[in-house]
Amino acid sequence: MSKKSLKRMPLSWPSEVEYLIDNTYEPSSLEPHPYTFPLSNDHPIHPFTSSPLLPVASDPHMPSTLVKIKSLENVKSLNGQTNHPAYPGYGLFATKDLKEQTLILKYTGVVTSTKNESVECNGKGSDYELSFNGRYCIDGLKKGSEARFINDYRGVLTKPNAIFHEYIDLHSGQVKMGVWVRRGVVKIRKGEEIMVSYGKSFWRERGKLND
Ligand SMILES: C[S@@+](CC[C@H](N)C(=O)[O-])C[C@H]1O[C@@H](n2cnc3c(N)ncnc32)[C@H](O)[C@@H]1O
Repeated sequence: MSKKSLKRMPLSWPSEVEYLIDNTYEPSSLEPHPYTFPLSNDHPIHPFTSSPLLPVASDPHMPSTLVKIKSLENVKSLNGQTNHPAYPGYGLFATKDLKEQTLILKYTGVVTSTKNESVECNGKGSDYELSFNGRYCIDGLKKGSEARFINDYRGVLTKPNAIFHEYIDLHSGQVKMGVWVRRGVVKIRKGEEIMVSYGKSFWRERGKLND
């Protein structure tokens, strides 16, 4: 058996998508130099400060034991009367209680340059793409992690319970995209869906928001 086929993957991982523990840069020359340690003492340890500096954190273990990918069949919308708005499809659910400000997992994917800094990634590429570290897009369509299954909170919760935010990995010095429990959310309970806000522009560009 090849080394590749021995790679550990999360349960319910789709066979057509490559599981990525770390980002791949295309072209590889795009990969920025890592931060070198020690960093200045100002770098915070979570993203919920007014500091413009990226927080520093240890890479979460992957595949993650904190989450599971689950079909949305039998999962209800906010009003409890209709199907989940992303049905048929999948979502990401907590397997344990997750406390406020926890770094849950990494969003990985193929990182490309935006070429034009005024261009936003959302809406220009796939439904699995977001902007990353100022001048990149990170796309989890064909390669990615469990985080690619995170749905938008609209129609399911009154507010998102998680956010995407970059951090500096304490070991490699590389900038990564993290999924964090949102500030003000005391905990995401075991069994709850992990949900972010994709932002209004994501829905507007797909003709699903009119304001
Ligand atoms: C990054 S994917 C999320 C994972 C996706 N549900 C799956 O099974 O692969 C983004 C896509 O999920 C769907 N989606 C996510 N949140 C949604 C919501 N609140 N309402 C409707 N569709 C949603 C939309 O089709 C969106 O383009």
